[in-house]
Amino acid sequence: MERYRVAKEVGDGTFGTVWQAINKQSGEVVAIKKMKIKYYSWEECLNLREVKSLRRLNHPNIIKLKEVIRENDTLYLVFEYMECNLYQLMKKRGKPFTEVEIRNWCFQIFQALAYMHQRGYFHRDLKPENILVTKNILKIADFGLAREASSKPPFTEYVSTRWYRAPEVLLQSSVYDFAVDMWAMGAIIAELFTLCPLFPGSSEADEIYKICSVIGPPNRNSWAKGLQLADAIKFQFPQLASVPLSLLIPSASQDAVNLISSLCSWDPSRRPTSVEVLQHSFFQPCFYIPPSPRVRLSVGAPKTSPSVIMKGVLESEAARRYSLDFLSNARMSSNLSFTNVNESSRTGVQRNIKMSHQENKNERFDTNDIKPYRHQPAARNTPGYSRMTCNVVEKLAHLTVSPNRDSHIAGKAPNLNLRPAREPSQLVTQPPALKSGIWHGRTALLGRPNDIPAARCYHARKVAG
Ligand SMILES: Nc1ncnc2c1ncn2[C@@H]1O[C@H](COP(=O)(O)OP(=O)(O)OP(=O)(O)O)[C@@H](O)[C@H]1O
Repeated sequence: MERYRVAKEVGDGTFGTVWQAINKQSGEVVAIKKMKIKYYSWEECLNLREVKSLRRLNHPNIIKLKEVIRENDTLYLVFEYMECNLYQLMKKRGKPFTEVEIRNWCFQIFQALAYMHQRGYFHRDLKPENILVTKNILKIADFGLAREASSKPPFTEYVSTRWYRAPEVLLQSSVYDFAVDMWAMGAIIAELFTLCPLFPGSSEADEIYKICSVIGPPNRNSWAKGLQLADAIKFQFPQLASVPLSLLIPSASQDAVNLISSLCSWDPSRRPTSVEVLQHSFFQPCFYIPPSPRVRLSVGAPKTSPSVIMKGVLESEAARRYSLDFLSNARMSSNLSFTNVNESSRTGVQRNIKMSHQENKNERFDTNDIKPYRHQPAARNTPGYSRMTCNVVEKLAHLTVSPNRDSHIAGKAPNLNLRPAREPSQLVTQPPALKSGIWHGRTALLGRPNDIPAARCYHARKVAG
């Protein structure tokens, strides 16, 4: 760790404190996550979900893990540095984002999701705080809950931050899959438009209440399995009328509303996959250029990472075709390098660390927890903003409906009704085994220090559990 000079704290999560630091030798700016619990062996470190998954994932829109350092039983994860997270971006925003911005950002995230889902990983904790931003480049971070789809259910842990938690997880299904990430993305896209969380539940039961108040309760047709899950825990869905998403998100186009609506389908099997989403008409203006083999395999960092350009640049129908072949064909590069250093002396008593990530997310399902709405609409960026009181349903009363917008009379957009086969693909290249104290990731794929602006002040928000 003496190779780094710590500059300032940029984040404090459940599992680690994140610092901006500078590599004394190269001048490179990095983010160092100091884990809050002790690690008494390398095995424990390498078994961490965050380490295991990130060592295998190499995508321009997934945060790069550069090094793993264990010193005096403290574990440090060294990442490429990003300017801020999506929540901070929304919070400081004075006016709504444009649909073009939202489209561009979400396209990047769905590309990353398509990449990882195809490789058999799902994130399970997507939320604005876990999407990092530098300039117009977005990267998914915090793989602490990431799971390999090939790992065996039942998944008994509570996962993900409540406001973005999929109904099947809320209803304690022991089996779930990539579709939990798609639900979270529906909620995140809506929030990008309104700057307010779509389902800001104050407990798990209240979370379902909030969902019902937007999309209405499920029925035998829309999600028979959900009724069974609810029965099993003796939960009754509140019988609330749905509200057309186009009313809740008046600034969104019908394409955007349709996409959000399909992502926020009760039934996980009716949510589109990330690959299908990339082909949704909302993303029609986007053009995907797969990274060239040279960029993917070489040590040179692409100067502008996301491979998205807008339609104006390449207008032709042929050019608009998505190059998604890479999803099935790409082979991860394994240009990982390893440095032999002496492992720090083992100190302290050996103990078992359960990485169930449960500590803060172990809430009980209690219908008494349902909180009646308080009518206190507030934009995310207003002073004294509290996300608990900021809700698009509450804001409905304040909507000015434009008579010109089709979406206002369209009612609830139909679901895409896509029923994808969610076959996790084989994991590709195994990273080489760790030899000793420090693991170096793909260092050369990082941006130059000059490209990295100073971190913004971190404003934590806890809605887990
Ligand atoms: N690579 C990075 N560059 C800049 N800031 C970062 C980076 N990684 C994390 N952060 C900041 O630190 C915060 C916490 O990081 P992270 O989510 O990885 O920690 P955590 O302990 O796993 O959090 P959680 O409570 O969500 O599980 C992020 O929301 C982000 O603001």
